[in-house]
Amino acid sequence: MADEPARASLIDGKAFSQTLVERVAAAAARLEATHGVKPGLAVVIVGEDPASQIYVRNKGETTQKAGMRSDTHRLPDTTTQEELLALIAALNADAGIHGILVQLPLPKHIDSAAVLDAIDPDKDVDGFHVVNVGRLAVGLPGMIPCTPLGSLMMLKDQLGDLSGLNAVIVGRSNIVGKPMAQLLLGESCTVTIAHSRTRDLPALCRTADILVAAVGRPEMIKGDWIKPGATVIDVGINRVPSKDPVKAAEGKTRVVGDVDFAEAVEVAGRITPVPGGVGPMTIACLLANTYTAACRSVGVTPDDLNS
Ligand SMILES: Nc1nc(=O)c2c([nH]1)NC[C@@H]1CN(c3ccc(C(=O)N[C@@H](CCC(=O)O)C(=O)O)cc3)C=[N+]21
Repeated sequence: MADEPARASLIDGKAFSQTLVERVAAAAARLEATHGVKPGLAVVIVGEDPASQIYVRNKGETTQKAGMRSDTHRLPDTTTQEELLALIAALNADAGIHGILVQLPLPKHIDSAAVLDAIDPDKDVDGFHVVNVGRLAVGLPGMIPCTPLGSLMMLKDQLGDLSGLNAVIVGRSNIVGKPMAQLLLGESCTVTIAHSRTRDLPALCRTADILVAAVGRPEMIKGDWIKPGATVIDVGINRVPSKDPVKAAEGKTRVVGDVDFAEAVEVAGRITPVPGGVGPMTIACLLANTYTAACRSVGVTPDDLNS
């Protein structure tokens, strides 16, 4: 009988995230018992984008499940920049709020950079403030963006020591690609960031022991771009028409990643599914960051959430 190449094992982000949320919940309960501080997260959403509304609801529900305070501020898309900045100033000054997340993207009439800049860096649980970007770059403690942090946790859980591995990150965004590169560099990987101008992207991807796909283009990364046995982290969450033409005509959608999963699973050693991979880890890390921010606000060293 001919040897079939083994199919990749799935990295179960959903199960991992549940474990992490339980650890955050236990740690938050200890913090409240010892210091009387209940971690509080404020999520601000401007406008009515249906996908954003779903994510915001998930964040709120998970936060409350973890025994933490969750406030959601839903603002109309007519909100002015001044009004949004005034809310952020109030949240910065609110001692019961340790984490502030302003859902992106913001309506076009609002300057996102100015809004992110207004968030107290110590409450910036997204890790998007330039102060946190700088802290990550120079290796100081700060807030680490949730999606790269969750991706790194899964990689370390799967592979252990990452040092010396070739990591290729496809996508150079401020929210995923660049901070992911910093984190993997910190783990002593050899890191390459690829983007739309990269020459011979498939050949570059084939050099990767760790391939992180964060471009936002449905199923762009094909099976023959992947080194056999590589670990693939698919950050993409793309809504595409349902496979069933009748359902597609009714406007039904399905969610796919940036990786062609059906092809990749035949080549990779390990791969995150979409849904059920990076997405749930992003939310779990948001809670972890909120807990960490609450600890630091009272000068307490956060408990290790890795065990
Ligand atoms: N300031 C800011 N911070 C964010 O972290 C942020 C943001 N803005 N804007 C929108 C994106 C999107 N995002 C997701 C988080 C979790 C899932 C998630 O849990 N997804 C599930 C379900 C996917 C589905 O079925 O739709 C999964 O992948 O299994 C998805 C998307 C955070 N974002």
